[in-house]
Amino acid sequence: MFKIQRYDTEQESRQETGNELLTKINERVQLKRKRTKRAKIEQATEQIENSKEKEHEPQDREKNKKKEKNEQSISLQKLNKNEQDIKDIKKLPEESNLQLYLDKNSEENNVLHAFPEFEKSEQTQQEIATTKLLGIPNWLVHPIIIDPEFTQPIDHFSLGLSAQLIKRCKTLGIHECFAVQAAVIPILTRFKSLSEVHTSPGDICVSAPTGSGKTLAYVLPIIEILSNRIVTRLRALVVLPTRDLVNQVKEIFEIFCKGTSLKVGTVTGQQAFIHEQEQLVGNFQDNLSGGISKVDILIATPGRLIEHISTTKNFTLQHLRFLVIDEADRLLNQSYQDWLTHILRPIQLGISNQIKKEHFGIKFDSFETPISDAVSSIVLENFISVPKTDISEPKISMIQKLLFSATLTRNPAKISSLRLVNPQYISVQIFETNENEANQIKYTLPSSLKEFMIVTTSSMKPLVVLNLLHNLNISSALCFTKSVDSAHRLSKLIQLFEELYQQRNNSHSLIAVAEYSSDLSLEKRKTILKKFKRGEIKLLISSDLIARGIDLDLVDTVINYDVPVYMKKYVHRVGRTARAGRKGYAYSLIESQEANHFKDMLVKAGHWNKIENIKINSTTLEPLKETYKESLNALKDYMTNLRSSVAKYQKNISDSMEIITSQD
Ligand SMILES: Nc1ncnc2c1ncn2[C@@H]1O[C@H](COP(=O)(O)OP(=O)(O)OP(=O)(O)O)[C@@H](O)[C@H]1O
Repeated sequence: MFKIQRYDTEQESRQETGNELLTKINERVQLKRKRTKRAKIEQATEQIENSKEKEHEPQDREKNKKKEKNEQSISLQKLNKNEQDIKDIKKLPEESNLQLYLDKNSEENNVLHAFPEFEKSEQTQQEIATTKLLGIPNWLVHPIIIDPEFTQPIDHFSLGLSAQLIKRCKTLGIHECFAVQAAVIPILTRFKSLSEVHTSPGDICVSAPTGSGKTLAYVLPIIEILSNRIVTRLRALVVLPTRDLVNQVKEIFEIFCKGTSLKVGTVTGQQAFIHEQEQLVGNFQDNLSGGISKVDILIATPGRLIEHISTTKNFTLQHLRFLVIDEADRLLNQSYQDWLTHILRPIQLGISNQIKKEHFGIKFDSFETPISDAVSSIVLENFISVPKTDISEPKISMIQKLLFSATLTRNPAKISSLRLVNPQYISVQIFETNENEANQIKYTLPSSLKEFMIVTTSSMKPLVVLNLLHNLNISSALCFTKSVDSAHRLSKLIQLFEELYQQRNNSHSLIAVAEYSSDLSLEKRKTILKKFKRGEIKLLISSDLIARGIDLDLVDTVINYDVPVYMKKYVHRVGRTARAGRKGYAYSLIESQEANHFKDMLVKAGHWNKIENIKINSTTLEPLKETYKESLNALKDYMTNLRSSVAKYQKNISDSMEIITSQD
């Protein structure tokens, strides 16, 4: 049994040894490439400026509005029948992401259609020496850079998707591939057949902004390749850090698997272990040769997965074709004891001679031949002397490891623990035209995101949140606090405020608020999310439970009630809005003593100039103040009652314990 530790996400950034130096080198290399493109970007910007001027004509403005609405409606969430247009927040300034624009019809982008090829820039001797010294592999210094604006029609031949899957995508409202999908899918669909991989397919590390469509970048090619399989075996394993994310990704796989015979399973610890074993292998009593699987695709949290690897009879990874590590930086952050080694050990065939047959759940008879044919060719090749002919090719490991993150680590030690084979690094990021910025940028955030900071005091923060809720056209917001307790207090306070405010102003419709925390049962959390998706809850207050990966397409605003201490956390939190090209707004409430740190963090990340410092107009606060005072008093009463009922409950328990002990 393995000990499962809670994540310490605060540690994420501490361990990035040599990262800053690498970033500088990396960005210098990229800058060299970009210089040649600058002329084109400037030209494109000029075109946009021209068209922007034209936009002032009312007719064109109307057209643009329609176009934007069309773009917004292209979203997978239509499947969930949440066809809800995101309303513009009229009171906020329009964004100007013009410099990011690349003319989609330009010659250059036509060349990028099939698969992007980029010239490798030269490094100085000093850069080469430094990267070697840090142990940073060359491929990590030379990412393939894809412009976030780049798209590809879903039926483009380069993607290699079958007519059936294309049809399914179109039915679900997917007509174009986003940049990350256009880059990753062709690499994965290159080897169509499951049995005839004669050269290592090569591993992939992908860094792309939040909401840029990383999930479909692996879901579509995995389904494409596995739908040709004849026998069900475990061929794709997706590892994710939380149960909520496992459930989300499972739903997506199931939606796109419809019409195929592929089976998708999950192991998260949500259900009894025995129930999961039933789902996974069916027979976990007998020792079956070569193992067995009831699912083609398994989505798992790491803790539960390693329990199955070590405990569930007949569970085998020998047929694995894809190992996906989503939210890779968080998973690589050594949060679980050595989980990666437990997964990698059984699949490192041909690399280590220490591996034993037992690792694969394989039984051999006395003649050293496998009892059944359910043993992969790579296992046969490694453990049995299969007679070779001049046409037989050496079988090599077919496993392709795919790492995805919006904030991918570049820590060489973490990367090397993955034992990647012929890796490629794909980075979806913008071309910075400003030289200084290009030298600093570390994280790419969605270009449709507008970020604001409000410097305030701790006691004013709830009032600022209420002000945002009441005075902006927010339709759906996520608010992040530093702890579960803080989320609980804030949600109770806002609920009390809303009730009192409604009593005072009869016309006011109550703003529905809910808390989303790990203290709630999974069922309760599901219900809350459903209500939030339906728009029945307008503000969801949470600690960092839903800061990563969760895809709620109607969120138009993120509020950092307690400001995050690390940039990665900031990127993931604000990335819950402005997804799939939609507009989004992020507000960070900064207490004055936090201001310096916050500024430093953003400056280091080259992000300081992206965030606008705004002040709350005191006249907008005035109408809320009286009710706010009352709700603070009501909260005090609520907390006092809560404490006394907890004390009573504890006393009852200890009294009962005393009675039981005295009876003994
Ligand atoms: N090609 C596409 N066309 C339209 N919508 C898409 C497409 N690809 C993805 N989407 C939608 O974009 C949204 C974001 O996708 P996804 O959740 O995969 O982002 P992500 O990059 O994994 O984000 P994060 O880093 O926050 O986890 C989803 O609602 C998804 O349905």
